[in-house]
Amino acid sequence: MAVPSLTEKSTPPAAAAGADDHPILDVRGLWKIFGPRADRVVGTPLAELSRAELKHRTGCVAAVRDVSFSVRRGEVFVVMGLSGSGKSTLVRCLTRLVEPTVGEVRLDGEDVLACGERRLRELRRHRFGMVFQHFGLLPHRRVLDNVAYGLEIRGTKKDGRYERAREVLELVGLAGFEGSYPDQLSGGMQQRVGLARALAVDPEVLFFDEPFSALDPLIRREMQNEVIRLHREVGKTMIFITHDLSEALKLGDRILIMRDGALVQMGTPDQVVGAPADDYVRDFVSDVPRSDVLTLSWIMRDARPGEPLDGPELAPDTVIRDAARTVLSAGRPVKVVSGRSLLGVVTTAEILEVIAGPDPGNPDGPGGESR
Ligand SMILES: Nc1ncnc2c1ncn2[C@@H]1O[C@H](COP(=O)(O)OP(=O)(O)OP(=O)(O)O)[C@@H](O)[C@H]1O
Repeated sequence: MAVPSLTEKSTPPAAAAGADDHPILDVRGLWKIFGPRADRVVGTPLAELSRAELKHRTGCVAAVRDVSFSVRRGEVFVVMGLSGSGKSTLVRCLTRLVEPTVGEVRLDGEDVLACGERRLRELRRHRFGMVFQHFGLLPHRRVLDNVAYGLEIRGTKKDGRYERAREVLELVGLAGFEGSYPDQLSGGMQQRVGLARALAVDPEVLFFDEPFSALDPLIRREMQNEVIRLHREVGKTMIFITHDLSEALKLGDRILIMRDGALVQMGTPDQVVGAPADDYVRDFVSDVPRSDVLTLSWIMRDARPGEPLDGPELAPDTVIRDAARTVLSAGRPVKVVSGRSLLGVVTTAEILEVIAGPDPGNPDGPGGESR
């Protein structure tokens, strides 16, 4: 599988360490059970049963099982898993498009599950934006009106909403198409309209539910790059559902992987690829070229006595593929430095172990499974 270079991805300052102190979204112990007497499962021994067993015994489906996580302001947070793993249900619970059975969801500290209908509507109109797979555009309205729609239901006056709609259409590369109707546009362009519509209301959190899975691969890649560019420009918090690992690795600052409703692993792309939590995740990432995702921090080692330390310097978050040329041509250890501190060194041997696989004489090396 071709995994795009991650070096082009933006890392917003807000996603830096410490931003977790005030997450924009904080989710604790979230459950969603569908079926008869769904509210009588959590807190009883039934909650310990596997999904299949619970279904067999009670007819209930545990779509989301005890999931907790925080989303940092400004980060792209990806929820990934196979079909039926609970991604959509989990994300819909955050905006209460689906009512959670048990748990806590806080937006900027506000208890979302305690909100009344009116407050909830306000949150959805002002603070959340959504982009869906099936664009959800209004067919009888022009592109401009589709984009302005969210502002219209908010009560923004015509001039104001058209001005804003033109601004975001320009941002997504659709200036000149204001007067077109959705069916006059290609799938990729329609999804750009969907993006523009979501951005028009200047939401704090943008939700994407498999937005590009109906698009053909080339257009899909173009739209992924578009999301990266928009994220760089507008810096919004984005929560992105996908079942496509390469999309998750390309877009995500962090990835939450689900299986059978439960959280299996949450981490940065290099953590997921470098240290899969179990066989399910290992299987997912088995085709990913490690050198495209792992950084020097995964393969650097301590300098040995007598090794020359006058080689080039690289940062620990340099992706191995991007570092390879420098390391292979240096002729001496490359120093991995952060500020003025020497964190370790990398030589040709470490690079080759990742690219060519572990040295049979040293299976515990950096390219080995046991890492
Ligand atoms: N309204 C519902 N009533 C009953 N079961 C449901 C309902 N919605 C979802 N489920 C079940 O909950 C589980 C999780 O579904 P969900 O759609 O969240 O998964 P997903 O990972 O988003 O899958 P996909 O990628 O196919 O959309 C599935 O077993 C699904 O059949």
